[in-house]
Amino acid sequence: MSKRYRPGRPVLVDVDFTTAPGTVQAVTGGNGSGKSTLLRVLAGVSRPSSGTRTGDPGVIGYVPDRFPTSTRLSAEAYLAHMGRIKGLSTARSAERATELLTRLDLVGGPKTPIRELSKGNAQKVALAQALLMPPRLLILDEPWSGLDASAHGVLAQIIVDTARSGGAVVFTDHREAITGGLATEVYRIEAGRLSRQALPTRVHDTASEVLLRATRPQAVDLRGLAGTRSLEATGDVVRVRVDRDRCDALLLVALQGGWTVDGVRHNDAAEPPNLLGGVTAGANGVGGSGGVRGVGGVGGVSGVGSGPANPANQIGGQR
Ligand SMILES: Nc1ncnc2c1ncn2[C@@H]1O[C@H](COP(=O)(O)OP(=O)(O)OP(=O)(O)O)[C@@H](O)[C@H]1O
Repeated sequence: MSKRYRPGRPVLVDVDFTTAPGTVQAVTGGNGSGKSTLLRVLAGVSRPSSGTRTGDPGVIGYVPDRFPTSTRLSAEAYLAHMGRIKGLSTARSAERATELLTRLDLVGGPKTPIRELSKGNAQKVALAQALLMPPRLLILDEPWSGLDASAHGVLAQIIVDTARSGGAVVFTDHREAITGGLATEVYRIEAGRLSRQALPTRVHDTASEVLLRATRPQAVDLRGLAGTRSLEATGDVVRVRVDRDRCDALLLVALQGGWTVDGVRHNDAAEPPNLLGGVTAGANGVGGSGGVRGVGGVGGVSGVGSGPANPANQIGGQR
């Protein structure tokens, strides 16, 4: 499909994109490259200028790049309204809204008009509306924008859980540690064209061991993260074995998700074991090597890389 807003060169040219159950697809590209445009077409809120959008993915949860923050409605009233549109009963909608806003830790209160909420808290309401009904296709346009570290971890968990339960997730983000840590496929838009990024060859036989200690009762569950080989809990300490090239991404998600790092050991033959004690740095303290990427993983998403047997949603066709 192609998309143009005005005469001249289209923003997207001959783009084919297929979502698939169990995958987490990241779309990257510079400012104005067309990421939001692609996501809007996928979500069905914008039509391609040529080509088609086919398939019925079921319930779509969509967090747009610009959430209507100017509304006088409170988070509670807005979510009740969105729940009704999605066919939920008033009671179920209220229950689900409370559950989600509590999980995302909305500060400011559900009764505060959305226009009085901070950017990050308004973003939490945007996420909650997308999750009122468990989505089969979750489309997230720069969803981390404005979120605090704790909500980062919750969102990472939501993405992993959605894919693990057979949903498809598509998101945009600029940070390699995030796309590499969560995405099972990475795409880039450049000059209107979409291309799938080659992932670095994985080093399958090297693993890292990470010792983590929970700092809050509902620390993020790390089992679904790609590259996690095993997870053993002893008291409040968890020992995670993770693919060496996924270690930075795991540390990033863990630190943002309510864990402190007690130690890291890389088992590379080329690199002597290195046990770091008591590392409790913030998220900025890890991810130095960046660009950690890979496909698949133990206990994580399924159906990755084999092509969609059952396309959830597909856009394509010639201009
Ligand atoms: N409704 C619209 N009408 C006209 N032009 C538009 C419209 N929406 C987007 N554009 C233009 O299309 C191009 C792609 O915009 P889009 O928002 O899809 O990019 P993006 O990659 O998401 O950018 P960013 O990273 O800055 O969010 C831009 O040049 C933008 O100005």
